[in-house]
Amino acid sequence: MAAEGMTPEELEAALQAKAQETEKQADTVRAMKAKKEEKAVVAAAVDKLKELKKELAELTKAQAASDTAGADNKQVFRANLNKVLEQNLFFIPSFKIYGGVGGLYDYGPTGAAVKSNLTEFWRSHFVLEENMLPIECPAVTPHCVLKASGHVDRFLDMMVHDMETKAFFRADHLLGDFLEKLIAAEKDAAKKHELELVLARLDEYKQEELGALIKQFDIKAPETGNALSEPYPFNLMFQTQIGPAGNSIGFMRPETAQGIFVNFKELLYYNGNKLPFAAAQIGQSYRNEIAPRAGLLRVREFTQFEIEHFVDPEDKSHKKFKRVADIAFNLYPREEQLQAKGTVKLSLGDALSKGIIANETLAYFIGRTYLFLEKAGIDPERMRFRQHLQHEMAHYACDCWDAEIECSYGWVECVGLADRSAFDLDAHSKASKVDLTAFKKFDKPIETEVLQLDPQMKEVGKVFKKEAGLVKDALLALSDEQKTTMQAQLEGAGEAELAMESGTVKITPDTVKIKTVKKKISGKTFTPGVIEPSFGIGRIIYCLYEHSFYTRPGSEQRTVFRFSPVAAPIKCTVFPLLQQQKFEESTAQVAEALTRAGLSRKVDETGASIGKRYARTDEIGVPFAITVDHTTLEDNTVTLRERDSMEQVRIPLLEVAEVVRCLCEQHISWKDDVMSKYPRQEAKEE
Ligand SMILES: Nc1ncnc2c1ncn2[C@@H]1O[C@H](COP(=O)(O)OP(=O)(O)OP(=O)(O)O)[C@@H](O)[C@H]1O
Repeated sequence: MAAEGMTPEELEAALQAKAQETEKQADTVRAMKAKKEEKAVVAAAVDKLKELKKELAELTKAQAASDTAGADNKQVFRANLNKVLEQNLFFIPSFKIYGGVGGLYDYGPTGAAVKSNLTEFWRSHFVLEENMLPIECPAVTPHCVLKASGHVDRFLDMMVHDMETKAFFRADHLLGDFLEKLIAAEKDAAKKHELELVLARLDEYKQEELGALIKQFDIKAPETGNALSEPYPFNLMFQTQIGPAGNSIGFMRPETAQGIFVNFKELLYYNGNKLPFAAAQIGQSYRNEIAPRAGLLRVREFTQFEIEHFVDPEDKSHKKFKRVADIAFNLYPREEQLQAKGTVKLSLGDALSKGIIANETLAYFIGRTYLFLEKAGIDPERMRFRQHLQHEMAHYACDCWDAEIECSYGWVECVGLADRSAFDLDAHSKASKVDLTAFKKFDKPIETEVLQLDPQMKEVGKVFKKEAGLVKDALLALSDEQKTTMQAQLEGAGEAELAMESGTVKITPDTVKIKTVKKKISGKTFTPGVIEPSFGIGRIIYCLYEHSFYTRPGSEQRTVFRFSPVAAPIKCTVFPLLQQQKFEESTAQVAEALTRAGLSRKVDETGASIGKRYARTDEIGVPFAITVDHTTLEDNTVTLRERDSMEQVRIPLLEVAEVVRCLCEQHISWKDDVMSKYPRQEAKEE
């Protein structure tokens, strides 16, 4: 600005203009600065967002990796376990030399021993303890029995097949697997929830719904990706013919329970016509599973242990319930499942008083089942009792619970416990026309009002002529409920219908009189209700293998089964330290003493090192081992080793068998009794 020659006024005006301009520029600079700061903030936020996104991506990746690692770990664990099981003949695929048959397995010597131990334990825990009536029925069952029980019409699974290769699949399993994968991959919470709801109803879908869902999700055949057929029903029973004529259809029984129901009349009589009582059956069941998978868990022939406990439907108390009332373990009631909550630890007494379990007898058997599984060696924290949702139960059932055990395949139903009401006996009574009711005598006769029905034979004869006798029989066979209905119809409409074999006839007030009379009655006739615990021992054994299997830390990665002595295939091994004649006599003496004590034992006289021989017995879960060594020859003592702690004590040869017996029967404990009584011996060769 040139100030020379300006008047003071002009100068002031010019200065003001300049000041305004400077102020404007300052505003612009300030605005630019603010914008810059804003930009910096935005840039910082963007960076932060990027960082967060990166973190999120990493977390998602890590989550996916850990899921896969979890799945991989499970598969590695299962592969290791199966290798050890097969190598040690716990099981052998049936007909292996011919390539095997899906869903059929043999128990080898070790597996058969575990099964026989658990069978004996089950027998004493249930059959002896409850004074049950054991029975054994044929597996081949005539059509009429399984028609009456509902199996011919309703023992179905929905099947689909690959349209090209004709490979068969269970429709609900395919849909379930597909949904599980979809849910795992879905990021949108709302969509995920929607899919979870579809999955939760998997058991409910009927043929058409399954077909529609398979189409909706465009599910293809696994491996080939080919189109699938529409779902269609497949009956799981193996059909056969009884006798050479081919006109008598039979089935291999799909459960052992029906044999008990059809013998109810005889069993009740044998039991002095007294209720409650239970009958039990151990036997093979056959189900032609569509696609047996999950190894030993879903097979086509398996052993069931079934109990049918018959009760008065009006009194389902159990006199021994108090003994289990305080036991608390994982229950998964219906409410918790519906609200997607976890299991609750509740005592049976609380579960009963809160109305979660329907009655004492069912609760009693849930408690006894828990004790059985726990004593057999199932980890209580990986066991739960899940109540059936309403839609899972048959319409006649009052309450059902499954004992589920967690293993690498997820939660697996191993025992079903159901209050089946009077359905089975009613169904067989109706079909066989044999009375399958029980009579309960009251302590004192009671006076009650009953409906008395008198056919008016003069009128009946006039109206029904030749049929009169049949009409009279049909009238006299009416139940109390039917009499009440007929009385109401006669009083209301002036006539009622009577169902006869030849058709329906009309009854009028002239042909029959129905009136209420007072009567002294000494008891009541009723169809007993049934509470059924049904065990699949094969599934329990497989879960036990998983819960017992571990790798001992150390360079050699030796595997061990920590079987309880109850389940262990062999209770004790006997080793002479070296393959020398001088050890033979003492070795034989120990072996004989063990046999006399009723203990299964194995003498390992191979020349392998003692460490290798211990490893071999650990691998099949033998809980105790006795070694005969040089000191034995001097002072007649042997070493006794416990499998899991690997601790050893020195013990007189003459005492050792009795000590092992007491340990196996759990009368004494290794830590508290054996280790404190006998001198410890340092383990040298492990
Ligand atoms: N195919 C099978 N292989 C091995 N065990 C089985 C099989 N089917 C049933 N079981 C056993 O028999 C028990 C009682 O049979 P139940 O009819 O209640 O089973 P389920 O409900 O049909 O079993 P799932 O739903 O797993 O097929 C089951 O708890 C299970 O331990």
